[in-house]
Amino acid sequence: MTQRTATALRYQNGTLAILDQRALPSETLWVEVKDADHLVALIQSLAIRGAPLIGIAAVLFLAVAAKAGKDARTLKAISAQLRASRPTAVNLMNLLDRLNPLLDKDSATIEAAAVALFDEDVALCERISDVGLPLFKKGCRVLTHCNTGGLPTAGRGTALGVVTRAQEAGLAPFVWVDETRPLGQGSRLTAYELKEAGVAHKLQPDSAAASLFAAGKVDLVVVGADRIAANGDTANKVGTLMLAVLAKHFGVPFYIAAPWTTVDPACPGAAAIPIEDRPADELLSLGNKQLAPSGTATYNPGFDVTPATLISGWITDRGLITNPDAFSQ
Ligand SMILES: CSC[C@@H](O)[C@@H](O)C(=O)COP(=O)(O)O
Repeated sequence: MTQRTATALRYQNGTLAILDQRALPSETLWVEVKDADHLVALIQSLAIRGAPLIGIAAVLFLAVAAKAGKDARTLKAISAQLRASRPTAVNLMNLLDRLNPLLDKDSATIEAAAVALFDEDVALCERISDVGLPLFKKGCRVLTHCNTGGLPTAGRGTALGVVTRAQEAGLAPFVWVDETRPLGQGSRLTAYELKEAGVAHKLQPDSAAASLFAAGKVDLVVVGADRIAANGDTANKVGTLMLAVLAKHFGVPFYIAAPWTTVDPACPGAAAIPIEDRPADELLSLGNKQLAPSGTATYNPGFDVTPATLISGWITDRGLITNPDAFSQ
C-alpha cells in the first residue's frame, strides 16, 4: 500500500486528506478531499496552502482520480482546473507540468510519479535547511513573515525549516513572528509550529517590524517564496517587500528560502508575476465581527514582489545563490 504523511496532508492508496489550516491553532480538523471542485475550494480558501503543498496536493489528487478510474481526458481536465486554482505560486504549475505527460499511463505509474514529487519536496526541504544553517549564529534573532514550516510543505519547511535546523544544531535561534495580516499565517500557524518545535519566539503585529529594526533587535530576515523570476525578483506573502525595504535601510541581511520548484525561468521579472487578488471579506470581517463598514472598497493583494536588488541571497536546494543569473539558466 502506498502512503505518505506530511504535517498537513495524508495520502493513502487512492485517498487524500488535508489538515484544515483555517481551523488552526484551536482545532485539528482533517478533511478528505471528495473531488476536484472540493480541492479547488480547499486551495482557494487556504484550508490547504503554501507554495510547495498546493502543488503536492494537486499531483496527489490526480493519483486519487487515476486510481478511481478516471480516463486520461478527464485527468487532463482536472489538471487544468487545479492549475488555475491559485495564480501566484508557480510550484503548482511546475508540479502539474511534470505529471501531465504521464496522465495517459496506468494509475500505478501516475501514483508513483506523484508520490515521487512528495518525496522530492521532503528532500528539498532538508537540503535547504543544510544550506541555510551557516547563516545562523548562536542566539541570532530572525524575523520571519507568513508560514513556511511543516504545514505548507511535505517536509520540514523552507525558511522555518532552517530555523528548526538551527535549533536542532544547538544554536538557540530566536524568532520574531510577523502576525501576517489579514489571515494570520504568522500568528495562527508559525507561532503554533515554533511552539511545537520548542523555538523561542515573540509575535508582533506586522506594523511593529520597523520599530524592531530601529531598535537593532533583528539580525536577519528569512522568508519563503511563491515565485522567483528569471531576474531574481521574488513574490511572497504580502508584507514581505516592506520587510526587505526595512532590512536594506537598517543594514540587515534579507534572505529568501525556497526550493527550485519555486523558480520560474520563463518569467522575466516582477511585472510578469500574477498577483492574487483576495476577497474583500478577509478585510471587512473576522468571523462574525465586522471590522469595517459594509461595502467598503478594499485593496487586498495576497502577495507582493521584492526586487532582486533588495535580496541578500536565496537559500535553495542548489546552494546559497547570491547572483540571480542562476535563475535564468
Ligand atoms: C513554504 S511556503 C512559502 C510561501 O508559499 C509562503 O511564504 C506564502 O506566501 C504562503 O502564502 P499563502 O497565501 O498562505 O499560501
